[in-house]
Amino acid sequence: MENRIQSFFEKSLEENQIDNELYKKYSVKKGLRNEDGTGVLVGLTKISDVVGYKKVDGEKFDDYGSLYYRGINVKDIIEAQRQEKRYLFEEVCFLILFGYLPNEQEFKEFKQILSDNYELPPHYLEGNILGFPAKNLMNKLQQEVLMLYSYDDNPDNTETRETLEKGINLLAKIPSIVCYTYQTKVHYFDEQSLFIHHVNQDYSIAETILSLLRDDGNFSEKEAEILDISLVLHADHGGGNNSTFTNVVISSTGTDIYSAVAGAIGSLKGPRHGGANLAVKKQMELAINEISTQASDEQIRTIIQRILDKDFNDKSGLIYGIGHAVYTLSDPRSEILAAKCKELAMEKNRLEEFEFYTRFAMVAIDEIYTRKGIRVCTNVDFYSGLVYDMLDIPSDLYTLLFVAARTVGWIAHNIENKLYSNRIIRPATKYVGGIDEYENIEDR
Ligand SMILES: CC(=O)SCCNC(=O)CCNC(=O)[C@H](O)C(C)(C)COP(=O)(O)OP(=O)(O)OC[C@H]1O[C@@H](n2cnc3c(N)ncnc32)[C@H](O)[C@@H]1OP(=O)(O)O
Ligand SMILES: O=C([O-])CC(=O)C(=O)O
Repeated sequence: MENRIQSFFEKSLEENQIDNELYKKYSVKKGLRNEDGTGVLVGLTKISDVVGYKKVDGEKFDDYGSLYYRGINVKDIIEAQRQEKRYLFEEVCFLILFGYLPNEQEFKEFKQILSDNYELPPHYLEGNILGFPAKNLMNKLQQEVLMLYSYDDNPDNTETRETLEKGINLLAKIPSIVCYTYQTKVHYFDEQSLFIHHVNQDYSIAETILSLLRDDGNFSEKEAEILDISLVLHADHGGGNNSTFTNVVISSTGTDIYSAVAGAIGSLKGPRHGGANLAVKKQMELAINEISTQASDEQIRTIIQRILDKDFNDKSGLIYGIGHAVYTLSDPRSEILAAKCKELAMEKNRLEEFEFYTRFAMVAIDEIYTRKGIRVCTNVDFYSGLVYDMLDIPSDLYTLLFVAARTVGWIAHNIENKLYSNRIIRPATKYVGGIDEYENIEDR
């Protein structure tokens, strides 16, 4: 069968090629990008601002990046955590969902609402997770989100307040689903002991994740703080990133929120988007295996060149963790994670590895500039895996943690679009094929 499909496919390629010139001729915005690489405007948002370049008299100039949630610089939010030593992800969720910082009472109530929703429905764990182990946890998480549809008395209600409630329920449940599906996977497929801890409603989301992952349920305050920072940094990224846009595109048909979130998870899984955190881990492991962390910059350059020439790693030609659709000189999230990573690396005696990552990035950025003439930077996915590794979080979970954080952004953009845009998203494609007669089968 495979051979026949291959031959049909080859014949179809001969007959159906689309000349690249036609894209220019009809001003098609490939990847929804303008000529200068900036994104085509597809919406308005008050949720977050991703600033990666300057525009002067319509011309684009590279710049250092910044990220704002509801007008507040994310760097300032992280600084608050450092000074006040408290978990911030839940506060950021409130900010992203409702558009303002909660006062003490509102925050207390919101945290209570979240933790009241931590528990999975009765027998859910046994029936849907333990009973159906899966090797790919992103795919499994999509299934779990769709499964929650069946536990909702009114799943197709898409009113904004209902969407908010369903969204908060997902936000609260995804962390335990993520951890339980992981525990189930390693038990069934990697033959490890099975650890299923109950959720502790007094824990923050970062603490919940760590406690459910650890055999003994223990973690340090510092570990939870660093995971909390990572969740904050991944919580939202404007309406243009692929998974957020996917969720809005799906919802614009009027379908249920579970379908939209499952679709967004599928988008985030891709290695050009959130799946890059896992792809970075594989890329760096291969590179270290090949040349060791003590390799010279010249040896690193050879590896980078081989990656770009599609002769190393997955042969995609992409250096994972490098480059961004908006950021040019820097991604602020990557800078914050790099600093945290260095702190952890010093504590854990892994500085040489951290420095290998840093040198690898420097050489990659330089090589991409030499080849393509563009300035790129490390993105949020470059150091996150190394941070997680130092927190003893297994690589199976890297992209799932991204989901646990980004769900709030998806829900907020979903609601914003329902409120203010509310039109089915339906762009156009130009037909560039010919016109043909229908031939009877015996005449072909
Ligand atoms: C959470 C996140 O989603 S962050 C992004 C995570 N993704 C990755 O780390 C994967 C590696 N990076 C990439 O694939 C890209 O940089 C993306 C997908 C993030 C952005 O893509 P684009 O916006 O299309 O990048 P941009 O317009 O700057 O690309 C210009 C050129 O540089 C190339 N380029 C950009 N980044 C890289 C990279 N990391 N490795 C190799 N080539 C690259 C592009 O392929 C493109 O080449 P072309 O002109 O020959 O087609
Ligand atoms: O904005 C993007 O295209 C990708 C990204 O960094 C994110 O979604 O966090």
